Amino acid sequence: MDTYQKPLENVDAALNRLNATLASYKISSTTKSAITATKSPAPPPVSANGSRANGHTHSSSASQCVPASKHFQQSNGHSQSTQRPHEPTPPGGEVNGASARLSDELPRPDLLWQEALNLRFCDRSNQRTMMQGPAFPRMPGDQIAIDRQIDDIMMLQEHYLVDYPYLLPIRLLTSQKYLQLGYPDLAAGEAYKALLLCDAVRDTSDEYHPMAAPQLRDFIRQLPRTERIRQLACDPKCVTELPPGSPAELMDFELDIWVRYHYLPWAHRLLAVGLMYCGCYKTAWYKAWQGMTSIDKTAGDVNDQWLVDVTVGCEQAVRKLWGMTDDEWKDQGHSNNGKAYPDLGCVRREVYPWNEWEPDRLDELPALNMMMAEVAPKLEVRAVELPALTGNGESATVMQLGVFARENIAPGEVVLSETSMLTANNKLRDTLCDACSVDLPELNSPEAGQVCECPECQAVFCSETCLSRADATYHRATCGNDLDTLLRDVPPAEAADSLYSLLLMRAIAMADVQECHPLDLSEVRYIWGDFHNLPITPAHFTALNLTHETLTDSDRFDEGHGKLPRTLPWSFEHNIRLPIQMLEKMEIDPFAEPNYDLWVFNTLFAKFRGTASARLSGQAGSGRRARGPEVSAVHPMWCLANHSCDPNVRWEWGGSIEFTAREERVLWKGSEGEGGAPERKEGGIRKGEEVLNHYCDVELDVHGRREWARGALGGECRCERCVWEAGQEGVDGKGQ
Ligand SMILES: C[S@@+](CC[C@H](N)C(=O)[O-])C[C@H]1O[C@@H](n2cnc3c(N)ncnc32)[C@H](O)[C@@H]1O
Repeated sequence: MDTYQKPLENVDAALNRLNATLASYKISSTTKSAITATKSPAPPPVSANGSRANGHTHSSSASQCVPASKHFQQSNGHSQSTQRPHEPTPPGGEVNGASARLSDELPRPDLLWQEALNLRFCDRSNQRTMMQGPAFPRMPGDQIAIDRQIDDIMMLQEHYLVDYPYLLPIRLLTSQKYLQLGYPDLAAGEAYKALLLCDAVRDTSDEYHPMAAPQLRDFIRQLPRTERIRQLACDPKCVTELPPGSPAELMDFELDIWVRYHYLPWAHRLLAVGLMYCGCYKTAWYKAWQGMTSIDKTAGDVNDQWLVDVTVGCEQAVRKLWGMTDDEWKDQGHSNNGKAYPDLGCVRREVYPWNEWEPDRLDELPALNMMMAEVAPKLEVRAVELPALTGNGESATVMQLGVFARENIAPGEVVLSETSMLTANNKLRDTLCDACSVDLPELNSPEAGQVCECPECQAVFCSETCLSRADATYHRATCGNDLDTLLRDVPPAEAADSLYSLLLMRAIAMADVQECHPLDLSEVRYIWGDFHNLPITPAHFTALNLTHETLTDSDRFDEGHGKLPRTLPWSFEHNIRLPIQMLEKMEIDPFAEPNYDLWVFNTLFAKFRGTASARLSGQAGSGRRARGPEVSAVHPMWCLANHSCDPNVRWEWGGSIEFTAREERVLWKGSEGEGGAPERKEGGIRKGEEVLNHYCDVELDVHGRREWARGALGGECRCERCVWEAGQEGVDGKGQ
């Protein structure tokens, strides 16, 4: 008997069964209701005037169901002009063979859904599998195209990802759109979530399987029947493994094909490319390699050129970074091995066009001053013009906020005293208060009696006050959730990053317990994250083109960020993997809770990086050995004071942070000689004077100070003292 006879009979039988099954589907109405049945909760209720229950003004209303963007002009100068007043019709029903054809006549939400339906990765015609990926549309270089992409992202974020949070193709489409708009970091985040969903769809024991599989099933049912049969018929496994049984089993077999050939490879690509563009070369290299292996295993003997290109692109970038010759590179064993590659990159630091949480701080000065009055009755917040330190020229200035004296303040007077629950410490077994991070008193000291424990998880607090404040503000989200070991006792080189991530973890817990958006926490809301403030214009996007040439030329990786400035340190570990792990440990669903999207975390990190104070956990006087910056906190009023290397306050942080007016100002270097410096100023602060903090050790020389404060200032310090001292040394004092 012909050896192929039996398998062919199997295929015929299988296809007959499949046809019968497909024919039995009642397409439109049942599919719609099936999808609705798996829906997540609707977006937060929005009142007629657009304000949410928490007081935040939202520019669109759920009843209007239109992208919010057309209603507002962003503070970053990006205006969104396109109007598409269509309801996003709930997707449902087979697309009648039209999924390959996008019609501009369709309303945009439907077009978006169509785009998701059209996502294919392999060309599986002629019984052969070829990796090609969806055609990656280039951004046409006009403002309307950019606005449309932004609107699409908002539509996806506000509607589709809320209604179908576990739907793989929607995650992938979102990732693709982020990449096109120059946010490879956000693209990598969505691609990683898509990879998790690929596992969830295929693994019945996965926690998200009961949501991810039905949502994908309903989606696949909307594809044209002919297309579904073609995909099945091309699969070699169809011959041997197509289950004889029920429509449900057949459907799962079909899902597996779509995941293996289309969604999984696309997710690998988007993740690897996104990470490479961000400069996370080690993880990008590893994910590309992992992707190649996985695609080969799941989709047959195929090779993905994009992923190969990513390994080459990473290698090229790192060699350039390290300035190595071919021989040095090989000798040191870096060929085909990304283990030692750098893994910390930088991404755009901005108020995202869809971020509606950033307040107009000048408008809200009265609210800010009410908060200030509680911690510093003699101080007030005002607008102030500061030199722009980002290299835009000597005379450029920016309007920001600063803190000023409302009345005369005597030398030595404590003028601000603020406590915060937004604290972190990165030592696992250290004797610090869990809430305010103060060093706990020695066991046999008189104060030891005030120390208390959480009865559930044994977290330790310096006092009943801290315990009850913790309970009201964050502790319930972390209590007993096995978060203690995360990010603790890390090597010194990772200490700062671990502290920022621990602050993020605390902010998530605070938002969860206080039931508010993390960006609306009072500790966070008014912090300026040193965002770049440049408009997003077509000039940035003409070149993004993902080809072999661009993916392997590290000089062009900037194009992946729309050539906009990148000043926010970023890594896969701290910005994607760990935040998702934290959410899961706090029992917050990382897919279904839009408040905890990865762009929200980037925004929080931007705010923390310029404003968090750090100190040694072994403080002078505590009797403990100091070991490096192990404790960090964000004090929202304290951090509104600007920097000077001739400060008029000193600060100290124990359980609370304090500003004390200096008795004596610092002596400028060189002022003792002839042609001395302007006269040394008196201690204390006069009414109307700005409160000047210091972000670096003011005893250092001008070079040391500038080096130290650069990170917190976003450029070289150009305070009066620095300019004068640099001038004395004949160094350019403009700080550029
Ligand atoms: C901790 S915040 C200070 C408050 C800030 N001005 C605001 O509006 O929120 C630090 C940021 O203020 C700005 N800044 C503070 N001191 C400055 C100085 N001496 N010169 C220029 N910019 C300064 C920088 O943008 C820096 O990143």
